[in-house]
Amino acid sequence: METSAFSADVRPAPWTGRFDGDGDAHRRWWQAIAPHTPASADGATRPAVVVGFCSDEGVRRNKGRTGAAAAPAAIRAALGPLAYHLDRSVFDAGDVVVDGGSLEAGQERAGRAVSGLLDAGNLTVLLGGGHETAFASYLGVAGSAAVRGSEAAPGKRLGVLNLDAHFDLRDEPVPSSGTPFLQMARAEAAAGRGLNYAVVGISEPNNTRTLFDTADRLGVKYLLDEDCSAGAVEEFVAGFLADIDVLYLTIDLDVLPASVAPGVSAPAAYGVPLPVISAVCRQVAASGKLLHLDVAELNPDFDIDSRTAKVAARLVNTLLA
Ligand SMILES: N=CN[C@@H](CCC(=O)O)C(=O)O
Ligand SMILES: [Mn+2]
Ligand SMILES: [Mn+2]
Repeated sequence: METSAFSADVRPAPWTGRFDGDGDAHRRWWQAIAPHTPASADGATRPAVVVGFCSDEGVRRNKGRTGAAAAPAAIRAALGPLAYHLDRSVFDAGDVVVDGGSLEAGQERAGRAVSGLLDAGNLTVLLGGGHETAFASYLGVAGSAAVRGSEAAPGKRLGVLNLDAHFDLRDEPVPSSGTPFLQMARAEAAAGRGLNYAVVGISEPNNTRTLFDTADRLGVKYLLDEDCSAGAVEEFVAGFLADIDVLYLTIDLDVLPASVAPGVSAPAAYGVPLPVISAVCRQVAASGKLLHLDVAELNPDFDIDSRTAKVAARLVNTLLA
């Protein structure tokens, strides 16, 4: 197994949470999670490895409200006290830290870390960060043997499913939190492939005609927020999953109503209800196709009672169960 590509800028910090006792019956996330080492392994179920992507440079470039660089620590703090009912091991590999204008270099570092962890047989979880996190995720996924292919096996068909009020298909001179999926489409085209991209929760008034036209030109599949009944979303996701081998799931927390997820750069006036988003997570987990996931756009500066961080933690917990 290839593990040499792995690296993070900051080693994992200790996790904390309520202590009810030792042993399985009392276990919470903070007691179950261990620092990742190249030898970290699990006999049965694929282990999960958490990596933080401390970046809000993309949000700044996209004229948003900065603060998402502190989100990985906030999500870990919300995960730590949760009761641990998972059948898999989870490891923390630390953070990739973006400072100032080095967004692109940070995305490449995080991408190399994710590729190495995927090639070592892990399910990877990248905690953003603004939605520029998604391009780091893509670099990791597209660079993994599963998608790239190898002498032994052809590359698998990749699907990118985004839960988001926005397309993030902006055509800008510099990469930002508003551009990652157009960057992916261009990278896939350069590799002779098309980007298989779907979005659940698009807010019509928050995406211009240009963005809808770009989505149509690229063949993007999407559901508007007002059309996100539980049944419609389940059918949409099932159809998307049927035509792919492996899935990269990205959750932009502004897909949720502002009352549920106030701690984001661009809170949603409408939003997709949490039970519907949670059901997507269960559907994706049950599919067995989930290769990699990320959670983006949490801004702890605007959160209320850690509401948004707790929702992010709960969705990660659901996806790994
Ligand atoms: N990741 C960012 N997405 C949105 C932000 C919209 C806003 O700030 O209102 C976008 O660029 O479209
Ligand atoms: Mn968004
Ligand atoms: Mn987004």
